[in-house]
Amino acid sequence: MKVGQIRQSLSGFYDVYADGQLYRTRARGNFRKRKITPLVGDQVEFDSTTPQEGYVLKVLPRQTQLVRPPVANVDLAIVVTATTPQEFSTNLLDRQLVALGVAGIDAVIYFAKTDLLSDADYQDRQTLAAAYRKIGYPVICDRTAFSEAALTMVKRALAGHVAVVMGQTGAGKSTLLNHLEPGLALATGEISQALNRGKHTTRKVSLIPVADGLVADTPGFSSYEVFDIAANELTHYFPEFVRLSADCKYRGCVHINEPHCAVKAALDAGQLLTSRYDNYLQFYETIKNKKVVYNKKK
Ligand SMILES: Nc1nc2c(ncn2[C@@H]2O[C@H](COP(=O)(O)OP(=O)(O)OP(=O)(O)O)[C@@H](O)[C@H]2O)c(=O)[nH]1
Ligand SMILES: [Zn+2]
Repeated sequence: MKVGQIRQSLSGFYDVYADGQLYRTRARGNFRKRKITPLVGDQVEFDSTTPQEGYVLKVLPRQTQLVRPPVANVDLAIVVTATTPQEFSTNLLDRQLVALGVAGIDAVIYFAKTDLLSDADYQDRQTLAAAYRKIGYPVICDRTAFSEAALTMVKRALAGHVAVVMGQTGAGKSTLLNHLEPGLALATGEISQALNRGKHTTRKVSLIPVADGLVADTPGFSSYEVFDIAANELTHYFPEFVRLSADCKYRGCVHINEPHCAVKAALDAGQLLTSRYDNYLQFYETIKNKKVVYNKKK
């Protein structure tokens, strides 16, 4: 019996990486009956007679589990954010950060297409980058796209992690992956196409070694997915609110209508990003409305 990690899954075959090589395996017969589906990223116990033939015997406990892409044990996401005025949206960025927080996955923000910005817009993005760093999110923002410094930062962030790349269509995900790992030669625009194709077919999913980490070759869950939390939990996923909320008068303060709210005080004093608070309010309403619709149906 060996222990390894599933690095690729394709039509019922699992390629397991152990002691420096890949072993092609299949799931043991009783997995289907027991409704166990091994996922890329899983640590597994397996048996193999040759590198071409073996069986997964047991899936070891998972740290995290994503549906899109179907990968286990992801602990980091590179949030590729296009910074051009036409594409840039703090709303989308914050939504992705909340979704990652809910999934228990750390985020690193990568500002893409900075080379296309005017000096004024670049200044603005840099100011925002500094504000997000202050909140606690690492941000990679370099005037020169794919500069060695920027790529080195991404590689450092990846070291020792299982990561997904996320971001809207055309944000620059494949382009970044290609710069990180030139051998990949992903066609630009390929990633989202693959996502659409993936809806009804079993698609190949792989973890690609990049620098000293692993990156899924399929992008992370859509940021349009609704948060699976109650509205009053949303505040937990805004780290800067969490730090302040100890000073809110009411325990369980959601920082909207409550008096003596430390978050609103900080906002009024200009200590928080207005966009973060506005996005918080919008997400809060979205979650509330979702609940209303859900209850009506019942
Ligand atoms: N100037 C500039 N162009 C970029 C940059 N990053 C990506 N692009 C271009 O933006 C377009 C979209 O990039 P992709 O890497 O395909 O974006 P993606 O996020 O993988 O897109 P989907 O696969 O559709 O989800 C391509 O034409 C890239 O060449 C950048 O940093 N600077
Ligand atoms: Zn409050």
